[in-house]
Amino acid sequence: MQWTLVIPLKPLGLGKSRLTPFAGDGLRPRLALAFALDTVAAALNCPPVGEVTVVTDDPHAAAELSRLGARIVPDPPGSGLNAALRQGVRAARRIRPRAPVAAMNADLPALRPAELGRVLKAAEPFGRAFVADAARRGTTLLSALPGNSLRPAFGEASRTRHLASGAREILLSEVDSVRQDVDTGEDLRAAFALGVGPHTLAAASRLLIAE
Ligand SMILES: Nc1nc2c(ncn2[C@@H]2O[C@H](COP(=O)(O)OP(=O)(O)OP(=O)(O)O)[C@@H](O)[C@H]2O)c(=O)[nH]1
Ligand SMILES: C=C(OP(=O)(O)O)C(=O)O
Repeated sequence: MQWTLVIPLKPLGLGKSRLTPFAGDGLRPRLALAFALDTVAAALNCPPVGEVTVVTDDPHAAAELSRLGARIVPDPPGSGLNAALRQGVRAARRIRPRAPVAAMNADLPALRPAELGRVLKAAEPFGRAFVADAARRGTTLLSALPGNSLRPAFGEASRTRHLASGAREILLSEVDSVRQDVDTGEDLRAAFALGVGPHTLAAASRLLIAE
């Protein structure tokens, strides 16, 4: 199976607000972009991934991510994360109608292509499936095979909603890099312990210099 990944990214100046105690207004957008670049680069290096579509209204991020090889789709006006994902899936399915799709967060700076590949393999038998985040409260990836609507319910404590919606939870061990989203300074430390990608490493060294 060749998957299309749909990755949502908030405008860089607005996202990652929970990193505020850790990184000021100058550095937070750089970190948000670095997370997205490392996430998208790892996804594009994953053999079962045929295409990456990023849904974003941020022109700078759009330029950098399309240079890596991602397709860019704008957010529908004034709609929020789940509507952005539905829009991304519609656009992706127009281009590859027979490809399975997976929505995945843009804040997975330690993402390993091999671990993503194992998750996508595990998702293959199920119409819809998801991976819980490291805290087991949220969701980092939600998949849908052709013929299944994605029905994304991301946001605070989304694991319970995805479970209740009938999506199968993928309970693989040793896919920590797919689960480790970064919302807080503590999450960033945990991602560093797993090993972050080069963009995050470079952006975070600015953080250390700035401190
Ligand atoms: N395109 C798009 N992406 C979004 C939107 N809201 C959140 N995202 C993305 O969805 C993913 C999960 O969001 P969060 O973890 O809540 O990230 P965030 O909103 O940047 O973080 P906080 O400001 O701390 O809530 C991240 O990749 C965000 O960039 C939105 O309205 N549009
Ligand atoms: C977007 C989500 O949560 P967070 O904002 O905690 O990453 C989610 O887990 O669905």
